[in-house]
Amino acid sequence: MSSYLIRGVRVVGAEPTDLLVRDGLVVEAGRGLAATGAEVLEADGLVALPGLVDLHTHLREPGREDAETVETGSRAAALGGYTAVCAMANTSPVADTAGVVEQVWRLGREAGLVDVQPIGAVTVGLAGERLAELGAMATSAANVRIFSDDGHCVADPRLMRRALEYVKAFDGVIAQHAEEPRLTQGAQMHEGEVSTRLGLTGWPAVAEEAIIARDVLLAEHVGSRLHICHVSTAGSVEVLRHAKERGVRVTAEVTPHHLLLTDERAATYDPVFKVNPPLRTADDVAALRAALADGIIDIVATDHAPHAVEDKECEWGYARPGMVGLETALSVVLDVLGERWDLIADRMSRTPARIAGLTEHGHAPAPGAPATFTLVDPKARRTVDPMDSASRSRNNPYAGLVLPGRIVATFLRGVPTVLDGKAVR
Ligand SMILES: NC(=O)N[C@@H](CC(=O)O)C(=O)O
Repeated sequence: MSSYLIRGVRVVGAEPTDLLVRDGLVVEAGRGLAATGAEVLEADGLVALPGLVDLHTHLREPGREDAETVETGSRAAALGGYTAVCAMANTSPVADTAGVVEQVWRLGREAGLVDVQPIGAVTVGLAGERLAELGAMATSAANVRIFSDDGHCVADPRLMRRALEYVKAFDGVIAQHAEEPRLTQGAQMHEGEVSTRLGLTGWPAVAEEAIIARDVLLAEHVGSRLHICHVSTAGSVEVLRHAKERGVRVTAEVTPHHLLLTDERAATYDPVFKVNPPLRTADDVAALRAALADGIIDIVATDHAPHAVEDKECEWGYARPGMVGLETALSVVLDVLGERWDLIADRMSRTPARIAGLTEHGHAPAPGAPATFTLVDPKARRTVDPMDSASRSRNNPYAGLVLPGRIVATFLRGVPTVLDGKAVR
């Protein structure tokens, strides 16, 4: 294994330093380290963050390898500064058995670009009728700790209660896609002024807020861990604030797109802006940004949702919801929060690693820590080009936008997955 000397990098909260990486670890930090036998990386002006951790990625394998594979999604993740991603269960077949989660986990290991941690389905086939084999997935080689029917809400409160009770035994988490299905039938976008103007059926904020309110009460009753996927409304933030004040064991994520884009984009009728939950209003965006900064929302998760051209480039009503996000997440967050590096490290690495139980991730590069980090050039600006991507899909809502920040290098346990802004493999 090669060793690396990274010279003059800014580690969050400290003066620029050199880092010596050997045998998978950061072995030394300080100015003027000797480079005997090590490859030298000049990192003047670069910032070192702990490798980013995505709690919500759709890798599409097995089943839709035309849209993404574990390998292509892993490469996109590494290029985005990620060292671990949690793969959502809405594949085909659904990841609702030990066999499928082990397959995804094995494919992740073979690709070797990021740690791929499979998420298991809560219910068989995501059908919301009976619990999947949660225990078998937890004790499988994939060691599943997060369960989610994402794409679908676990709408039946009795089933939700049972799931929360079941995972309590091994400190697992249920990650809920909060959408009361009876309130979103036929929905195409956020219900509000813009949907009225465009004549599209609305997805009201209350459909999300009602499920979050119900589930934080269930989690409190059971004493279990609940995670809320892609929070999108100001009202949801208020429900979460109340729950956290009561000590409920709830965590929540927000996506980069919900931090930047609003429902006004739907006026283009370009289905690249169709997503679940939908883009909301400017007031929601402001509330989400504030909640992320004050910790009511714990983390940023991408909800990277690649789709094949035929599923996206069609009439709005027929298009699948979802947008890609792994390669732009850090830039969007930098744009939204500014250079608040400690906050960014916490919301995009430390806390998601803790929620997922990924103990090797989320550590700032320091002597003795795993050499699992990413180097960012904060001064670089780039124009987003959907064609310039390692993902198999092109449904990128930021096309043409100029965003700050560029990932220069990513290291996973001492091995570079990205160097000079390019994937190593
Ligand atoms: N977030 C999305 O808009 N899409 C997700 C699933 C879903 O939540 O509908 C997908 O898997 O494509």
